[in-house]
Amino acid sequence: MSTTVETARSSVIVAIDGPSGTGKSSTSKAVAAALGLSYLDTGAQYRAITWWMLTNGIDVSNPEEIATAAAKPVIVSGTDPAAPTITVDGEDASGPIRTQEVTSKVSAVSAVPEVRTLITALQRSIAAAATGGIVVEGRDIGTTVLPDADLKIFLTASPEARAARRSGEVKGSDLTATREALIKRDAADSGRKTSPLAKADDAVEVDTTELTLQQVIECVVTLVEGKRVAA
Ligand SMILES: Nc1ncnc2c1ncn2[C@@H]1O[C@H](COP(=O)(O)OP(=O)(O)OP(=O)(O)O)[C@@H](O)[C@H]1O
Ligand SMILES: Nc1ccn([C@H]2C[C@H](O)[C@@H](COP(=O)(O)O)O2)c(=O)n1
Repeated sequence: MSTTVETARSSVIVAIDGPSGTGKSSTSKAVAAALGLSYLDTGAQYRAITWWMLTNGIDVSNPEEIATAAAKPVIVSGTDPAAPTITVDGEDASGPIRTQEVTSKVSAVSAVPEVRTLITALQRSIAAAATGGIVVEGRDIGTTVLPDADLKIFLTASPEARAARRSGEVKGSDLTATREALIKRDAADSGRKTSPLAKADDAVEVDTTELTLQQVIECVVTLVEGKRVAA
């Protein structure tokens, strides 16, 4: 096999960040599947620790209580993009972490520095173990978790487009309330002191407002392939 082909297939680390509803999960899974890479949903990990706190009687309005309990749950992420998994203490958490209660509390739990230190270490260990390459999506991947990623993407979209996408997932949902809830969560995630939601200086920004999901996937696949060949 020629050197060119070997480098074209070399391992690659891709960081995809952005606000809620910009298409990070859908895009990251599809790109990873198309390119034979692993996939890590870091939001699911913050949701998992939040769910554990809620089901174990931790007062999630008390950062000290959260910090003290943070190391107790064992969170395991499966990184197959065709069937990503998340367990807490061996229990499948993929359903419970998507409830409205978890969504409304996850920003408070994920703002606690002790939580971020533990989850960031877990994310780095998963990325290091993914020897064939990985797409990692979240809020602080390009800035904090994997600052040396080969490619950093920052997805954006108007609040109206994001609310319409989210409302489309739940029959009968209120568009205005959905828009307000995601703006509130973005403000909390952007405004926290420790590794806030932010675009890395060297990230490629992709505004997905007017793009179909397929167009976004093709755009990111092209960017990853470009990096692989250039490596
Ligand atoms: N470009 C797009 N056009 C239309 N719909 C899209 C587009 N990208 C994603 N979607 C849809 O929007 C919804 C939200 O997408 P997704 O869950 O991937 O966003 P996200 O950025 O990961 O959100 P969150 O951070 O809240 O988990 C999904 O229903 C998805 O199918
Ligand atoms: N790298 C990350 C990923 C997620 N979070 C927090 C902030 C989000 O509101 C929440 C849920 O993420 P989602 O499932 O909506 O992608 O988790 C974070 O702080 N850092």
